[in-house]
Amino acid sequence: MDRIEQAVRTREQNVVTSSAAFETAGRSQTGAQQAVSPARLAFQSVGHSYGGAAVLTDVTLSVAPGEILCLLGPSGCGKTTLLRLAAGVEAQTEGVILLDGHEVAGPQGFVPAEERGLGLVFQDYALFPHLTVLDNVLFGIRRGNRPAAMDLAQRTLERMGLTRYADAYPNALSGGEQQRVALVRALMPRPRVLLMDEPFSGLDRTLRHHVRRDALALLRETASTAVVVTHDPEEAMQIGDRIALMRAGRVVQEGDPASLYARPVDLEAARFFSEVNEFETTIRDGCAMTPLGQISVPDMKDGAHVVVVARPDALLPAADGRGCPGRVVDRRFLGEIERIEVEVEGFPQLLVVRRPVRCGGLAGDTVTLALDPEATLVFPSDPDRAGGATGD
Ligand SMILES: Nc1ncnc2c1ncn2[C@@H]1O[C@H](COP(=O)(O)OP(=O)(O)OP(=O)(O)O)[C@@H](O)[C@H]1O
Repeated sequence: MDRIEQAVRTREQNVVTSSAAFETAGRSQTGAQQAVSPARLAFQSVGHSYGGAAVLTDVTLSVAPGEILCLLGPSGCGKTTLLRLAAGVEAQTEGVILLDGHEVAGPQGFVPAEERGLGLVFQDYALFPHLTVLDNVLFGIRRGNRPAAMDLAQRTLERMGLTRYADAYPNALSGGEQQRVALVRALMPRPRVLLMDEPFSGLDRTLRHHVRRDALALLRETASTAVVVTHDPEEAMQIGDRIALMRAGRVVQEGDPASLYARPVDLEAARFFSEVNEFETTIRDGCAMTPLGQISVPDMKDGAHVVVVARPDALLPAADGRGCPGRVVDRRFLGEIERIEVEVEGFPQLLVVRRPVRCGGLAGDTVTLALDPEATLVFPSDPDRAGGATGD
């Protein structure tokens, strides 16, 4: 199973296994606090500068009620800044931000953070150290029926496997447990939109997986609108209904995880989503030639310089005398898959192949590889000279 398929399956499982626990808890909240419907959040031509230096340019994005949008991109591309603008922590220098169609920041005025009805979750949990877990969770609910709020808090803690910590202080909890508490606390007042900044990045790999799965289930059960900042493409693919890929202050591509992975807008986007094999070549007779075979690109002009991009799972054992022989220089067992580095004569870079271990076909020190044309992308070498990627 390749990374995207794995990511999509995990997302589906999380939706399917979402229990009705929070809904049940939610029904008992009558009087605990006002139930607020998840909102639509929209950015229209938003720009932001610090001291005259632009960090966001012309960002237009929206998140539908109940949708989870991941802001994905490398460090410094402006993800946190966009989240801070949505939160109302600061005001953008250009454009408009709307909640359910009402301007909360823009030429018409500025609604302060505390009046936007948003929830926030950060990487560092930010729990109150002097309050118990239960009191931390109840903190955001200032008004209403205390017994009903208590009931909802206890049910939600139970839902997240935290019941035994209700009377403990945060310093007695592990990082993963603290992050679960932070999520419960943020969701208790039923925020109109939940904003999460790298919420899982402080956790180790296994813990991250579990907390992410539980967090996603809780977001689904509460039908929350959420914006999640991450620099990890795999994480974005697992949790996002949609992903906005950012670079240097701009959104360069947005869409559902499968289409972003399958049809990256440019070479840099392809590289961002996974390790890739790249072959620089020139179009001849509508084909891009590589050491592993030719790829038909009828929409590109002869003589155009291109880069053929093959993800590690697009290199396959060749059949029927096709393909190109290579020497295995490294082979790593990674659980369900293996990663193989192959040297091909006359080609300067090592090729990287990832294959499900049980598929076989590439045993031994010498292998013969071919390209899967369906999973191969072709980009102009110089993006100013021609159009975008093509799938075959
Ligand atoms: N208060 C500030 N004053 C000046 N520059 C800032 C300020 N906050 C952020 N920046 C700059 O704005 C740019 C975007 O920062 P931002 O934190 O939004 O990026 P990011 O994509 O969230 O990065 P990371 O993943 O590393 O957190 C960076 O170049 C950063 O140095």
